Amino acid sequence: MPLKIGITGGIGSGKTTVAKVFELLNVPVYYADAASKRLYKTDKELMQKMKAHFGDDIYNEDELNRTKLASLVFTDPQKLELLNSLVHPRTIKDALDWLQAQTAPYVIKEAALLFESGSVAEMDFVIGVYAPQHLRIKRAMDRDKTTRDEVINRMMRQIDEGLKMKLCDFVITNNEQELVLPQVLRLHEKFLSAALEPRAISAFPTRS
Ligand SMILES: CC(C)(COP(=O)(O)OP(=O)(O)OC[C@H]1O[C@@H](n2cnc3c(N)ncnc32)[C@H](O)[C@@H]1O)[C@@H](O)C(=O)NCCC(=O)NCCS
Ligand SMILES: Nc1ncnc2c1ncn2[C@@H]1O[C@H](COP(=O)(O)OP(=O)(O)OP(=O)(O)O)[C@@H](O)[C@H]1O
Repeated sequence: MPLKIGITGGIGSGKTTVAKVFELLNVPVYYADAASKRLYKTDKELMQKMKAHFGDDIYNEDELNRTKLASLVFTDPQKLELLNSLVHPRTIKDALDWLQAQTAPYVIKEAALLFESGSVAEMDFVIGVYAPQHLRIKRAMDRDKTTRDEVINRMMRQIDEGLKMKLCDFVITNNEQELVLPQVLRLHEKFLSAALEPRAISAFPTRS
């Protein structure tokens, strides 16, 4: 089994951007967001549970109405908890199936809610991607063509960023001042040597 590395960070921190740099180095990456999007369409049991809890019209044909679901769950913590309880176990299992099939020295799982969903338990090490809040809000607003309030609303459903970074073994700063590539390359070397020579792990920081 390869070494399993999680990448996490709050909305707009740049997790996907950083994970894509690792992919350029031939590291296989599992994207939890993309997986959940696929599973909503392909997992009949999940689809049926979604319709049972959120109404048949949460789908148009086999297409999930994401805007409608977002407006339901991000205004009602109980509905969000329900959605998470339906989707997260499914993506965690899907990620484990994917992991079993990997043969690279180390692999990455990128997920916004790695800690919140409990999926951190499957990881050997976790990288946090850090960006200051004003940048995260701006990036998410630009990318999703959404409002500041909507971004902040999602932010409030995630673990506080400072705490999240403290829980991580490594932090990549993506603040548009420090270069990301050298930070990724340093970690890539570390993970490769740890995967090939497990004793190298003793030089890693311990998670707080
Ligand atoms: C509610 C949904 C359909 C809204 O879709 P939408 O296209 O608007 O957003 P998208 O999925 O691209 O998410 C954008 C960002 O919102 C944040 N976010 C998404 N889901 C959640 C959640 N359950 N709790 C907190 N933040 C979330 C993340 O930072 C994420 O990267 C979708 O977010 C969803 O299915 N969420 C539940 C699955 C999940 O937890 N995904 C995120 C990590 S795996
Ligand atoms: N260093 C950077 N400089 C400029 N733009 C950036 C940088 N990092 C990320 N972005 C942009 O910010 C937006 C958010 O980045 P990305 O999608 O990687 O974040 P994320 O952490 O995966 O977010 P989410 O949790 O919302 O899915 C994207 O449009 C991305 O292109």
